[in-house]
Amino acid sequence: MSQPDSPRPGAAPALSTDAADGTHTRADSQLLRIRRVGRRLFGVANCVITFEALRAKAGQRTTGSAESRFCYELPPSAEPVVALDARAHPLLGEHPGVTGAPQVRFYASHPIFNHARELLGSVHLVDYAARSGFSESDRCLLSDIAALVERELQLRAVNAYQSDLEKKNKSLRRKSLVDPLLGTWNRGAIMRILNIEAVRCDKASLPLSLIVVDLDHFKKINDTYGHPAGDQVLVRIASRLRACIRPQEALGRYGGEEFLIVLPGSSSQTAAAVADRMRATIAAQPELINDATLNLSISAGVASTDLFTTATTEELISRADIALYAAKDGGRNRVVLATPEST
Ligand SMILES: Nc1nc2c(ncn2[C@@H]2O[C@H](COP(=O)(O)OP(=O)(O)OP(=O)(O)O)[C@@H](O)[C@H]2O)c(=O)[nH]1
Repeated sequence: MSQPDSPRPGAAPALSTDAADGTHTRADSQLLRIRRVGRRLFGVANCVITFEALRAKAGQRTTGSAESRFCYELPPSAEPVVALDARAHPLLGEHPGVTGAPQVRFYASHPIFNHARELLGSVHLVDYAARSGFSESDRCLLSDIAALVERELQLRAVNAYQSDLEKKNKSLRRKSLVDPLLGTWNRGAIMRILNIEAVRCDKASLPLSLIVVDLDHFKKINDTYGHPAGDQVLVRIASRLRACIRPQEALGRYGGEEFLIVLPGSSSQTAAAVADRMRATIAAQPELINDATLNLSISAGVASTDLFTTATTEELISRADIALYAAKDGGRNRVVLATPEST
C-alpha cells in the first residue's frame, strides 16, 4: 500500500501539417489515410490538409512538400474553390506557384469547420495538369473527404476532453483522500484502508495491527511558537513517522495531532517494535523550527488482532486509544501495547 504521494469538445486538436513529409505524428496517421484516399480518388499529385491554427508556423517553414507550401500560401476560404486551370483563375492566376515553380494547374479545395462553424482549415487537391471539368459528384466527393476530416478532428477533441476529465477526476479523488497539510492519508482514507486490510488479513489468517500516535505537549508548542510553527512540526513528524514504515503499511492523520498507522500482517510484537522505533526516532533528534530547537516526543498505543482475535476495527482502535492514554498517563514518550489483561 503506497503512501499518498480542458480542452472542450470542438476545440482545435493537436495537429501536424504535412504528413507527406514524414512530419506527422502517430495521431496523424488517420489524416494521412484520408489524404491518400483523396489523392487516389481524384488522381491528383497531392491531397493536402491545412489547418488555420498552423498557418503562421507553416508560413515560416522552408521544408514540406511544394503542394503543402502552395496551399498554406493561399488565403483561407470558407467556400469551396475549384480552378480547372489555375492560370485563368482570378485568385490563383498571379500566384508565384502558378506563374512559376511548381506550376500548379488544377486546384480545388473544400473548407473544414468545427461544430461551431468556425473555419479550422481546408482539404486541397493540387495537380500539375489543367483539367477540362470537375463534376457535381466530384464536388460532393471532396465535400465528403472534408467531412471525414471534420469527424476525425471531433473525435480527437472528444478524446482530449475525456482524458482531461479523467486527469481532473483522479486529482480530485486524490485530494479527497489526502491530508492537505501533511500529505498523509486523511481520516476517511485511513479508515477505509483499515477496513479493507482487516477483511483481507482475516481471509488470509494474518494478524492486523495498528498504532495510534499522539504528539506530547503539542499545545505548548502552538502556544509558545505559534500555530504555523505547530504546523511545521506536524509536517516533520509525519515525514519521520512515514520513514519508519514499509510500503505495504499506511499512515493517516486520524485527528489534529494524532496519527493512525495500519500494519497488515504484523503481529503485536512487531507493531510494538515499530511504534517504539518511531518513538525513539522522534525523541533522538530535536527539530529546528524558526531557529528554535524543539525536543519532541510522541506517545503511542498499539493493538493487534493476534491479541484481540474477535475485535472489530472500531474495537481495535478503541483498544489502541486506551493504550495511548495509558502511555500518556505513564509519563509520555512511551509505547503501550494493549492486551486483554490490561483492560
Ligand atoms: N498547529 C496545529 N495545531 C493543531 C492542529 N490540530 C490540532 N492542533 C492542536 O494540537 C493541540 C492538542 O492539544 P492537547 O490535546 O491538549 O494535547 P497536547 O498538548 O499534545 O498534550 P498531550 O497530548 O496530553 O501530551 C491543540 O492545541 C490543538 O489546537 C493543526 O493542524 N496544526
